[in-house]
Formats: sequence, C-alpha cells, structure tokens
Amino acid sequence: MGSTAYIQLPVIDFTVLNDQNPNNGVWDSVKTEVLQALQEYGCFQANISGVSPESQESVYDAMKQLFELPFETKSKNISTRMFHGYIGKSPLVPLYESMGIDEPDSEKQIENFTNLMWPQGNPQVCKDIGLYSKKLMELDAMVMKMVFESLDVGMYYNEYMELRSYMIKFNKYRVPNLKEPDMGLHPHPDSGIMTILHQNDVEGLEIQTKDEEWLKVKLSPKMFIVMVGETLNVWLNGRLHVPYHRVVMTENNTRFSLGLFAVPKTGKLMKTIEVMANEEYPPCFKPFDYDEFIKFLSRGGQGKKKYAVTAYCGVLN
Ligand SMILES: O=C(O)CCC(=O)C(=O)O
Ligand SMILES: [Fe+2]
Repeated sequence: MGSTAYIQLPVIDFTVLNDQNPNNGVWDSVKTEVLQALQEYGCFQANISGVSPESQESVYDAMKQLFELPFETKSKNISTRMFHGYIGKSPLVPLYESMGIDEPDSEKQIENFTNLMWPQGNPQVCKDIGLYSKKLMELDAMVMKMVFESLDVGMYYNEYMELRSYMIKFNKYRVPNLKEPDMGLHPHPDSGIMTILHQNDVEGLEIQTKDEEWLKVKLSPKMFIVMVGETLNVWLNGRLHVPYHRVVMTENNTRFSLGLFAVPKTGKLMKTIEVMANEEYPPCFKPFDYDEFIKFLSRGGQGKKKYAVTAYCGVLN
C-alpha cells in the first residue's frame, strides 16, 4: 500500500541563472535554497531550461521501444559494475526492469548501447539520449558546485569532481497482478554521489521525510528530482540528509522513469574532505572503495543499520 499524501518538496528554479550574464546575487540565493533543501529533505525538484518537451518525449518513446525488445537482446546490456546493466525477471523486484549506460558523456558509449539494442542503428535516439544526459550532467555539476561553495569547501570542488563518473538508467515498472504486492522498488537510499530522477506520466515515487513519513512525489514532467546519495554524505562528513525512497505501483499503468546517477569512478578511494571533520563535527567515516562497498551491500552486509555506508565504513563500528 502506497501513501496517499504528497510531499511538498522545495522547487528550485535554475532557469534564473543566465550563462551569458552571471549574476552572483542570483547564484548565491539559489545556492542557499539548494543547501537548505538538501539538509532538510535530501532532495528537491529542479526546474531547468534546455530540455524541450520534444526531446523528452523522444527519450521516453525510445525507452518504451527498448523494453519491448526480446529478453535476450536486453540481456546484452552488461556492465563491469554491479547493478549498472540490464536487470529484469528478478524475484526480489518482479515489477521492475532496468537498463543502464555507463559514461553517457561519451558519444561512443551511447552509440555502442544503441547499436547493441538496434543492430541497424538508431542515430536519432542516440542523439536524444546524448542531449538529455548532457543537460542532466550540467545540472549535477551546478548543484555540486553550489553545495561545495555553501559549505565553504569550494576549493575542493575540482578535485572531487575528478572522482565521479555518470550512468544513465532507464526504468520500467509493470502493473502488479491481483496477487502481487504493489512495491515496484523497495525502500532504499541511493549509494552513489547524487541522483537526478524524472518520472513522466505515471507517478509512483515516494520519499520518506526525516520524521519517517512516506509521501508521494507529485508528477510534474517538467521537474527533475535531485537527490543526495550516501557517498556524497561521506565526502561531506554527514552534513546532508540522505533520503530513503521507494516506488509503489498504485496506478493501473506501466510506469517509466529515468535517472542520471553520479557515482564514484572505479578504483578511487572515497574519503571525507578533511576540513569537513572538526571538533564540532567529529569524523564519521573511514575511506572506502565504492565497488567493494556495493558488493558488501549486495551481500546484505548492512544488517539492521539504516545506512549501509555506516555499517561499511562508519568510524564507530
Ligand atoms: O523510478 C524511480 O522513480 C526511482 C528509481 C530509483 O530510486 C533508483 O533507480 O534508484
Ligand atoms: Fe533510488
């Protein structure tokens, strides 16, 4: 059973930021809103420019075609990284299917994916996914810069941005049959650095507030939901809130959603920015390797701890 009430997530307007005419006052006020939202809710809705409804429709159309491909074709979407390739027919999440493209900032990576799915090629889809990913990566970089600046660690921004890579993920949730639970995706926090989610025409995303109330996210095709992941909170020594979220299938329609995941690059050590730990904020986390952390998580290593990262590398363990 899903929630019936809606969350009043802050809506932050990024269209007021003008590249041609940078205005520090506007930047600073948006930055303040971003930090407040990420500390209180761990997420917010972003209104951005540059993603036309046409290119959005085109990406969703491509997604629908993708999931209609035979299982054998979809299974060719593999990745060296856990949970980045095709997921489907999983008894744990029977309603859920997902496909991912690592490093969508590389045209070649997107093309390899589309060529694998459509051996005759699909240049239009390739172009649309590229454009769409680019816009979301720009938003991610901008939000990260604002967060770093607001916490007075702007000088570490470039160094930390070098540690991240991206993955774009397409999700499909089918309608449960009469005897099935309606849980599309179980409650979880995201493990990576930051996630940008988008739901198009069927809602289902729910977020848990700090006082543990589950609330629905209102459907708004123009809005992108920016969300803190566990790794970012390790960098920042726990200064932000990492929201639990889930997908509940209450509507009688197939649901598609899309996410850009900023995740650590393979083989890089994730550690707290030194100056984020001090007498007032004692260090919370030991350095860790992200891929090892994901393996730990997939083995159920988290036990009863709310956040896997605390179980894996919390200093109090
Ligand atoms: O489909 C959604 O709206 C949420 C997806 C999600 O939480 C995830 O992929 O981690
Ligand atoms: Fe998630």
